[in-house]
Amino acid sequence: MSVDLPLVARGKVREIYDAGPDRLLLVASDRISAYDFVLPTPIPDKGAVLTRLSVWWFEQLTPVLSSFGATHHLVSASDVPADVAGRAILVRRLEMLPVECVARGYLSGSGTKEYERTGSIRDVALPAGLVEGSQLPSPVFTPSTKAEMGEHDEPIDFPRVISLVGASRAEELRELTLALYRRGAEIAADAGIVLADTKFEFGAAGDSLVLGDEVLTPDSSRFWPADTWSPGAVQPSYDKQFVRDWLTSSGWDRVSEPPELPEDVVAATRERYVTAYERLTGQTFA
Ligand SMILES: N#Cc1c(N)ncnc1-c1cnn(CCN2CCOCC2)c1
Repeated sequence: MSVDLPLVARGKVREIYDAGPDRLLLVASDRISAYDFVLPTPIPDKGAVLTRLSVWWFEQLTPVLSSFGATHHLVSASDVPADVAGRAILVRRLEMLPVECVARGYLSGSGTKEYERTGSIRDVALPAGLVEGSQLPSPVFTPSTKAEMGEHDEPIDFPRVISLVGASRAEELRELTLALYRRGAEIAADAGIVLADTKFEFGAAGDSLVLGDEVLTPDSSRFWPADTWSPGAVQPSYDKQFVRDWLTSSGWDRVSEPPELPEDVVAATRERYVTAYERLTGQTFA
């Protein structure tokens, strides 16, 4: 694969290229990460499935964005280089805001640790008795700062968001993030998927917010199968559980480079991505 454009940024599973003064090309690879490692074995069609899913979500979320006077950055999913057709989108170049806008509807990961320590998540006090996987009384905005490549994002509180983007925009980011999460969770629930949490990135165009990055994919969100949701333990990941279980069973030490995945795990994982797309969108991936 070659994209004859200057590389702007390379993440674990995606690249961003310079496509002109007001355009960027976002390319999703078939790479998969687990336990903070990029695995050596690609998942065929993962990049295409997640790109098509993002494009579909941009359309589904447009009414919510419009109600806030906001838009999204997607320009085209077809006007892209042939080598990356189907797994790349042409987007508007934005002034990205330095805040990772995370919405949590369920207690998980670092959220559980914060709750166990403080009885709350950021400035939101929570009822006693919640456990890993519990649904929160209402979704919570848990922003973080964007970390350098390979580092973990740093949790920040709302006053810090205000210091970064101003009070009015901070409030707008919180309310829009929660509104987008609620709509996404509603649609996901109809597809038998729990949207436990998700991360949005926004840019600014004049006074308006613009939704950027990828949206509501299994890479930017925690997707859990609704039919096995059972608070009290770490929930199985909708898309990565086969990979996680195999890596654990393989004896990998989670420090050295991870091993290649067996074909059956690759095939089962690809199927999970395709099934998630087809259930959410009602469209066949093929
Ligand atoms: N989207 C977008 C976008 C845009 N539409 N305009 C200008 N810049 C960007 C852009 C540049 N870097 N990123 C972060 C990308 N994330 C980093 C962490 O890892 C996940 C990806 C966003």
